[in-house]
Amino acid sequence: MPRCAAAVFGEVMYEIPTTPDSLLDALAEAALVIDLVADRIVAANPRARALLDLEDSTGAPFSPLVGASLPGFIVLVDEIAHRGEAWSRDITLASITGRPLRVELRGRLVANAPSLLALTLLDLAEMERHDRIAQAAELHRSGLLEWRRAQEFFSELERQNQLILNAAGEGIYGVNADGKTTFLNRAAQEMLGWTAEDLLGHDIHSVIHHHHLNGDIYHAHDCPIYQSFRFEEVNRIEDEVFWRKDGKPIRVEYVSTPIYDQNVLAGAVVIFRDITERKESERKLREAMAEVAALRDRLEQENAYLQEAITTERAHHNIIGASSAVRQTVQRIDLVARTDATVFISGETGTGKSLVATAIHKASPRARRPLIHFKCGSVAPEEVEAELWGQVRGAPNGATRDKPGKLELAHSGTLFLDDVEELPFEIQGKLLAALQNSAVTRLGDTREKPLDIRVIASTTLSDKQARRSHRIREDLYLFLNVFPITCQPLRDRQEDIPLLAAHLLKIACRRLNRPEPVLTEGVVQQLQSYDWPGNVRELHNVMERAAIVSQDRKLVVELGGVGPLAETGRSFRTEAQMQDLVRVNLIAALRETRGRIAGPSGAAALLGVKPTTLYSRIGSLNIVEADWT
Ligand SMILES: Nc1ncnc2c1ncn2[C@@H]1O[C@H](COP(=O)(O)OP(=O)(O)OP(=O)(O)O)[C@@H](O)[C@H]1O
Repeated sequence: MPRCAAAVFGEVMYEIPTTPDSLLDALAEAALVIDLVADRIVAANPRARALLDLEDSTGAPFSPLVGASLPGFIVLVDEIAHRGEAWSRDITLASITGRPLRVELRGRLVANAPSLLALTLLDLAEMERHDRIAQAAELHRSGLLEWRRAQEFFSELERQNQLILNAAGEGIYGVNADGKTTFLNRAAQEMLGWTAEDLLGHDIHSVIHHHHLNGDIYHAHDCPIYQSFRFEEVNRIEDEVFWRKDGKPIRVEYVSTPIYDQNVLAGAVVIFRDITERKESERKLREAMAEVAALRDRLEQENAYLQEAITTERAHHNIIGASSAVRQTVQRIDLVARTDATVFISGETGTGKSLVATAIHKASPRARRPLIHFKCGSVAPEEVEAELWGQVRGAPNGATRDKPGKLELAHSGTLFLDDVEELPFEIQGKLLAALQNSAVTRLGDTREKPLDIRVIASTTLSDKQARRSHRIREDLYLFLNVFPITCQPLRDRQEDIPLLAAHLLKIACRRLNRPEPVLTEGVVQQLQSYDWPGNVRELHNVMERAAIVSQDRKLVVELGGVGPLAETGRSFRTEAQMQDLVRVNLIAALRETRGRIAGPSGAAALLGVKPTTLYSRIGSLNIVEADWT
């Protein structure tokens, strides 16, 4: 034992009490008892022996184990002696084999044996290792918690994504880079009839996309969805088919978009929509349109045929008709127009006499001069003279101003004496004189004016009636009847009806600003089988009404007045249509009376209203003479 240790431990030998090893052995820490005086280890439990590399528990000197830390150990022993117990981590021990040991020494003097010191040794290196393990275990535990939280977060995210995908109205499915289905939303399952179990993990192309609609095989390498995840393309397809589980195709439009996992192409997502219904509606619409187009073509061809016929037939003078009567009339117009011969036109009312007179004038060398149309029955008998000869202010008829008469106005032009039989008899004689003398003197004047007039006269009387009724003076009749032309009533020239109907419909539509309905053969037959009177004006009225009531270019003809509404497809007429009908009806009455309103044969009497009412209606409906002539 070195001296210093001896000084500490002393030279006195003590009786060493027997330490029950079992007690020491029971301790969890390394423990030993040393004799300070003898500088010997008197007992050591297995942990201490292992730590200090002691083979035996007793007898080994202790001071070599303290080595250079002896001063520290002495301080510790002093403190133990003073306080009864003390501890230190500043003393470095070494094992018997020289292994340095960082320990915590805790010491207590053994009761009744002051040289015996009980020491426990805490291996600090071992303790730190335990701490590290404990810390690692702690870290591990908290890492696990973190991981669990992250897992919950992601599964919630996944759940929400699933909800969104399932709520989408479009079918959505994903494929990986091998073309295997990775997910499938609810809409996709409903549209395809395939469940997620059927498709997940399977090659979806071979299940739902294997054939084209025409039965041709659809190779995967041609499929735009494959191209999306092979060549990183977004592909939009408007019309393909996916095959349902029940074997039926559904027409789809879809978009396939490549998807990436950490920048690596991982597959594609396909969003598709079932367009079967839309395609079916489109197909039906196309068929309907084709049918309508075919129908329209047919009607237009019919119409074109009729129009063509009209253009050919109306080559002359706006006089429409293909009948031999009309052709003959036109021929006679051509014959006489370029001469100055007096023309006498006869025919029932509304058979086209005025039309013929106009045609003759327009085709004559006088065409650039006026055609003076005098309706002989439109003026009161006492006013006829002034109307024809004119007057000067202060004339016996009480004229307040100078006014030229129709004869004077027709100078170098044509005078059309319409319904000449309506002229008062004595006027007829005076007129004949004026025409024969080719001179006119106004009422109240003395100056005679020369007349250069081409005369055309018309009558509703037949030749026989004209001769027998004595409504036209014979000398006048002979004077006028140089070149007779007879206009046939419509009932005697049924074959003119289609052309006339088309012509009058066109005019009515233009005037009423209505789209021109198509005149079909059916309507033409309907018109031809109607029992027409002679007057073309009735056909005129029918076509004008047709222009009003026809819808969508479908011609609806009401024969014999206002006909049934059923043909219009409606049970009522609109206010505007009613207004138009009132207007057309009024014009028809005016046409019938040739503009006369009052009196027993006036339009007011025909319509059963007061003349004053009719005047105000004519004003409010903006009806002018051109409407009924
Ligand atoms: N062949 C025809 N072609 C075209 N329109 C015709 C034909 N015949 C008659 N019309 C039409 O019928 C209507 C009556 O014709 P117009 O006034 O010439 O007959 P009118 O015999 O002079 O009648 P009124 O004796 O009552 O004076 C007019 O709108 C006219 O355009």
